[in-house]
Amino acid sequence: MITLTGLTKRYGGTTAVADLSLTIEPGLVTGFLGPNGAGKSTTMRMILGLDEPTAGTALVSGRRYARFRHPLREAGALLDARAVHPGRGGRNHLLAMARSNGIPRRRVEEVLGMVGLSDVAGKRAGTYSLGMGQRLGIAGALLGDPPVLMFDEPVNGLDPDGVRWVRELMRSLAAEGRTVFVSSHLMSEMERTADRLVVIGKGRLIADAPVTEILAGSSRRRIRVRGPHPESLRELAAHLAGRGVTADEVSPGELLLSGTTVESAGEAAHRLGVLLHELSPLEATLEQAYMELTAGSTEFTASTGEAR
Ligand SMILES: Nc1ncnc2c1ncn2[C@@H]1O[C@H](COP(=O)(O)OP(=O)(O)OP(=O)(O)O)[C@@H](O)[C@H]1O
Repeated sequence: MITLTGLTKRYGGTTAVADLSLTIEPGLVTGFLGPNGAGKSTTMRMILGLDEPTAGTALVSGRRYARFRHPLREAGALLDARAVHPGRGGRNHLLAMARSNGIPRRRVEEVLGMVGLSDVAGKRAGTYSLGMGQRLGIAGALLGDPPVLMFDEPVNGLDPDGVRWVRELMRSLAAEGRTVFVSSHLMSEMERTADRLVVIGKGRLIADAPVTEILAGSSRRRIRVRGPHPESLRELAAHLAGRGVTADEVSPGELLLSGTTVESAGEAAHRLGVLLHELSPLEATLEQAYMELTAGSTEFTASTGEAR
């Protein structure tokens, strides 16, 4: 379990993390989301004792991480896959980590096998591809067989097979009862991997809830409407727009509605005598729910050149 209480970090005038209080439970994959600069990495660094909080505490299994005699056996983390000496082989890198934490040598071979690096473990880490570097970082996190695991953007640079492998690994670590805390910018991946989500923006907590609840809370549930007569569908769209519904004609004969229900759209079509071939609710995506939650919290917004 990871427990944050009033966790705050300021760098000069910048507040990177502001009064964050939450518990990350064992047995679940908890996704950690937020726009660039939201404070995710800073939070993870404070949990691992790599950054001192300005105020508040971050505890791993009830204690400060830095106080553990064998920290890798308490929590493993992939923070920056490039933080490996480029001249050192993957195996030697892990052996050095293992030695300082009283972890037996055979565990190094075990984790190399788990991440699929056994064959290249003798090669210098500087020659590894981005994906291999990520796998080595994951091996390091798993080394101490810890109850708590944190991964900062673990699928960065992985191919589709690698992405699936990471997803299955996260799921199985959680199924073993471990605490799995993982940040990512890939919403579709998070939707498939995480049970719960913690969303932050500008260092502040925006949401801490099960994925299903966050999806259900999305107001942008959309409805697809199709019919054989594009002209009459346009009449329906104009009618609905007059009632505050967003109606986009995505192609002739097909509308996407939001801000209404299938019942009221169906009744409106009936009243106007518009023939429909389809009237179906679309599943809300995490991407949409996330965009709604974080609107106004992005530190960097690209200018589109349009008047706002
Ligand atoms: N060492 C530092 N000195 C000064 N400011 C910092 C430092 N580290 C982080 N910050 C600032 O703190 C804020 C949070 O940064 P952080 O890297 O934690 O965000 P993030 O959510 O991990 O972002 P990303 O998704 O881009 O990785 C940013 O405004 C960043 O510029």
